[in-house]
Amino acid sequence: MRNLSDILTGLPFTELQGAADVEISAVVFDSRKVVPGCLFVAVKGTQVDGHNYIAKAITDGAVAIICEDLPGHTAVEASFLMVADSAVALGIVAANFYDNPSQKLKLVGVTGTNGKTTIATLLYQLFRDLGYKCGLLSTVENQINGKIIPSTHTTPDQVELNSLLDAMVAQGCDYCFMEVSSHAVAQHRIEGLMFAGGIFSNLTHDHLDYHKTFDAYLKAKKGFFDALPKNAFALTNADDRNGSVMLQNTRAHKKTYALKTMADFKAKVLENQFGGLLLAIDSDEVWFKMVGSFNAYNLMAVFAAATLLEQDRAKVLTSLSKLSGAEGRFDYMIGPNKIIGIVDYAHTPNAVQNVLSTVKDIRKGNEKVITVIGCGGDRDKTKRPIMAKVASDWSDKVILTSDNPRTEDPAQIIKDMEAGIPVAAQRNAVSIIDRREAIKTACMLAQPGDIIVLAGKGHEKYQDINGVKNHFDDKEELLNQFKLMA
Ligand SMILES: CC(=O)N[C@H]1[C@@H](OP(=O)(O)OP(=O)(O)OC[C@H]2O[C@@H](n3ccc(=O)[nH]c3=O)[C@H](O)[C@@H]2O)O[C@H](CO)[C@@H](O)[C@@H]1O[C@H](C)C(=O)N[C@@H](C)C(=O)N[C@H](CCC(=O)O)C(=O)O
Ligand SMILES: Nc1ncnc2c1ncn2[C@@H]1O[C@H](COP(=O)(O)OP(=O)(O)OP(=O)(O)O)[C@@H](O)[C@H]1O
Ligand SMILES: N[C@H](CCC[C@H](N)C(=O)O)C(=O)O
Ligand SMILES: [Mg+2]
Repeated sequence: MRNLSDILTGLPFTELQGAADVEISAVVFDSRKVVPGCLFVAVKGTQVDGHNYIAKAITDGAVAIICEDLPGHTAVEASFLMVADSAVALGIVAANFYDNPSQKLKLVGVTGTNGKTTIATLLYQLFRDLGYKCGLLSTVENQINGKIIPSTHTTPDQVELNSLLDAMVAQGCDYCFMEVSSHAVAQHRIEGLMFAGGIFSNLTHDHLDYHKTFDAYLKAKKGFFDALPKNAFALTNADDRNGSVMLQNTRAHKKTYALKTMADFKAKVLENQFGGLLLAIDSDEVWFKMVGSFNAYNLMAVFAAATLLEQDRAKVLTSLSKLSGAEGRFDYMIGPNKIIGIVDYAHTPNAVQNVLSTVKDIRKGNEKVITVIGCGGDRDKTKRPIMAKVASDWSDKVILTSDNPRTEDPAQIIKDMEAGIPVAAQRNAVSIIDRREAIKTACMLAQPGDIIVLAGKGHEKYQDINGVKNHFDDKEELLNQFKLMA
């Protein structure tokens, strides 16, 4: 229980109707989750307006309301607080309700189109290996000192986020590493948090269904850096064309990492093999388990952040060299006849190109690359033909299939993808709606030594069809096929 007046610290409200001296049992922004004595925050969403549920929230027991517009007929059955932006207010009151847990540990956020999960997970694994208690908030899962808490979003909502941070503080965590998605910045899920550092990986095509323009997408990412406090670090990828944009208006300490351009933290890729990467970092030459030069960027982001968090360089490099990152990112397995299977979460044009170019770079000879790929339903449609073209350009054979059609017709999603395959390459492309059949076909087409890449689902253990998450696991499917072929 918290007193309403205590959780209003830092909240710019324009009007209060009713008492501020009210005990609050919980902060809730979904009328379906209202509990007696709660504060209900009415948020305008992409589907509906939370203000429409204020009356229901009060009937179900809400004792205080935060809103942007007062409902017309306010018999004062609850205290009403008027704010300019309810989502911002939600972040502030949620943080206050949990007594600002982000200020009681070192919170580091990672943003960018690709690499967030990899960087956040490596940081979490590294700092645990260095002996710290840590939390992780990521697409794959949330974790507190090794205990897994399933995640539904890359970045949780304001209430869940603060509740998880509070649990981390209660369990003695020194650090929390979290992904900051562009949706989260735009929806103010990170409002009211105190960050010790921010990391930018890269910015390429994704999420234009939500942000509409690349510029709006960029501004959302930049918003995270604009809001960092001045004692935090703002670490950016200097090789990314938008890396410097991120730092333009930040008050935080500006730092850079790179492989090509001048930077505070710089590395050079000496070897790139299935077994890992050999990097030259200043005078050190270190082997890492991570594969692909895109992972050299992720490793440098982690190395730089650990250094900025004042960790011992030698210990960091030793520990980092042993780590293999997040599940479902360049997970590779060897099947019968030395066929190689790679399960990867590449779901943007740039990620698909990175993974496939890495495969081409490190294969031994002229082994064929067979790629199985789909595109998510109810997500950015403009990336579909581009992803298909990139997959086709960088593979010998491409099988277009389903990847979480959600409420869309999977055949139509595949048609959108087919439009991107150049005419000359069409004979090397086939469309198979059923992902299991697609994987089976890839295995049947593979000759000894060939490389099968399953893109887009990575760690996911489901296929989302019409809101039903049916069990499906790329790795499991591939291993089953390998068993049948043996
Ligand atoms: C498009 C999007 O991001 N939507 C998120 C958003 O929902 P919304 O704005 O559509 O909400 P809405 O349904 O319009 O409802 C508006 C308000 O009314 C309330 N409401 C609604 C109905 C009701 O009966 N009663 C009620 O009170 C809702 O609780 C909400 O507060 O706010 C919700 C609460 O925080 C999120 O759960 C929801 O995520 C949806 C499920 C989602 O799929 N989001 C994805 C796209 C996402 O966020 N992805 C990023 C990662 C992207 C990446 O890979 O980089 C992530 O961080 O996970
Ligand atoms: N630094 C990088 N640059 C480009 N591509 C990358 C990079 N790191 C990873 N990738 C590719 O992007 C995929 C997703 O990586 P990861 O899960 O780390 O990214 P993410 O930003 O967390 O994605 P999401 O937005 O879905 O949470 C990987 O499977 C790989 O194909
Ligand atoms: N978290 C991302 C990646 C999803 C990857 C892919 N499996 C899909 O469903 O599109 C998103 O929601 O856009
Ligand atoms: Mg992620």
